[in-house]
Amino acid sequence: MEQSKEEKVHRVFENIYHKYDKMNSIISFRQHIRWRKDTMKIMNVQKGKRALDVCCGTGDWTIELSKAVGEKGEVIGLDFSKNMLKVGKKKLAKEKIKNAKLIHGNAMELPFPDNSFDYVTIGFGLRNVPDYMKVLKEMYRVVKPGGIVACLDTSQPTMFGFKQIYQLYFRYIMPFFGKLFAKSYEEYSWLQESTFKFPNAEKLKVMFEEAGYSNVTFKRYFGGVAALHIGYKQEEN
Ligand SMILES: C[S@@+](CC[C@H](N)C(=O)[O-])C[C@H]1O[C@@H](n2cnc3c(N)ncnc32)[C@H](O)[C@@H]1O
Repeated sequence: MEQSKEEKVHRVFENIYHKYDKMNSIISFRQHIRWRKDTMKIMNVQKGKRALDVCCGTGDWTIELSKAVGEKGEVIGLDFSKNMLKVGKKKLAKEKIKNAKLIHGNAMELPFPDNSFDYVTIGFGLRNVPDYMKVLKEMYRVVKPGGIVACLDTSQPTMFGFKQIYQLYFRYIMPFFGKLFAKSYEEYSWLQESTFKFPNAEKLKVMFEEAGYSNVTFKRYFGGVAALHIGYKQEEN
């Protein structure tokens, strides 16, 4: 029987958890760290606030958020891979982070009441879920009026020439990295498949608007290899 997208993604992350951080840095040439830093600057996260990091994986963005909200704030990281969470929990303990916790859950049905968080983030997670719109709506539901939702993910490069090089890199070089470093060719070919299927930055902006967000903006990184989308939930009058 054919596996669903959700089952496949779950299996991929349950298998690569121990190499994920290393592979992430190699594949993106450590650019993901710069993109997240820039995103945090744009979000201007305030002390004492509540944040949710959806598809938190091994917790890098959760940790950044926990530092930004300070000890009076609170951060929850949510992921459906127990193995990815296990790595994240070790990192939180190592950094003695007290204001964040990592929980097991599904992005498709966030286990929180409406209007619970000031900030909701999703990093390299949206392209992995079975229904992008459902998750965009779930994040919209749980963010407070006036709150911010930020999505950082791979995107479709727009620069001519660069686009072709990128496709070659993805098709031939990146899976080779996966095989070489993680012995998991199949798992890393998922990254290629999910990236090519993911909507381009303009289309994703429209999807944010259709999910209900206001003032949606996006910023491309590295010739459009990745993009940050930010949307707001309008304050009630
Ligand atoms: C590429 S990793 C990104 C992890 C982290 N946000 C980062 O930036 O490094 C994608 C994560 O999404 C999680 N994920 C995928 N689909 C999910 C779902 N439906 N619900 C919860 N987590 C999911 C995977 O388990 C994995 O940890």
